[in-house]
Amino acid sequence: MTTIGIIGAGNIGSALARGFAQHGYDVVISNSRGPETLADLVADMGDGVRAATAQDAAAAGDVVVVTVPLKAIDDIPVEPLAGKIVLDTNNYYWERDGRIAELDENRTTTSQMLQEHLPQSRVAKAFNHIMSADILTDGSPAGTADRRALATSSDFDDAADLVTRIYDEFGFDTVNVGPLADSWRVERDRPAYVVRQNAEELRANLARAER
Ligand SMILES: NC(=O)C1=CN([C@@H]2O[C@H](COP(=O)(O)OP(=O)(O)OC[C@H]3O[C@@H](n4cnc5c(N)ncnc54)[C@H](OP(=O)(O)O)[C@@H]3O)[C@@H](O)[C@H]2O)C=CC1
Ligand SMILES: O=C(O)[C@@H]1CCC=N1
Repeated sequence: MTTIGIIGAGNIGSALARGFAQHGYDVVISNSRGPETLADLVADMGDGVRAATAQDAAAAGDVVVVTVPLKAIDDIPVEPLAGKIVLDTNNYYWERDGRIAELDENRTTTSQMLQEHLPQSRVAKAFNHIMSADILTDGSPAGTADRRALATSSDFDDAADLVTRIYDEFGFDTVNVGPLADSWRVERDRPAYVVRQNAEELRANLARAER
């Protein structure tokens, strides 16, 4: 049984917890305020989902999702994530996160920032350009005509391959953007951001992204 650790229990973290549980994973979910504040959230998700601290979710997960506001990534525990694949849903909202010069000046990407914070982990972008409400409703079986596609990006092939398998379980095709340095193509306000697109349309939207 694979355990998914989730750091962040908001719109995305809670949708992913429910989805992973539905697909048979064990889930350990966390937030900043402590597991007691998540009792109601996990109550109807079944025995496979439990609440914990971020440190415990990081330690318990075979694979860990980081889904917090970007301004909080320096708080993500480093040591328990060493050697693990980490899925990064984060986007940069300067209105929420404050101005980050490296991003404003196109010197890095949001996922490269998380990879730098977690040098011993293998970070892959996942679920960052789909509205949380669509994650559990827009999927369809493999082979469905016009199936919705989502992008991933990683410096590690096994991490991108894992996201591809997870997307398929949630009902989405995958387009691999390539290394994290190229993941700006799927960041906020680019053509591929939070629009419904099939794999061919997603490839086209990634190709016409500019920065
Ligand atoms: N909303 C959406 O549709 C989408 C959002 N995203 C991106 O995904 C990320 C999460 O978004 P969303 O779920 O909407 O955010 P929310 O604001 O709904 O939830 C954020 C969660 O992160 C937790 N958190 C904050 N700081 C810390 C910390 N230091 N340690 C542990 N947990 C912390 C919060 O816990 P607490 O409440 O206890 O502080 C909360 O559970 C963001 O980067 C966002 O831009 C990506 C795609 C779509
Ligand atoms: O990252 C976010 O918070 C936004 C909301 C819509 C899509 N992403």
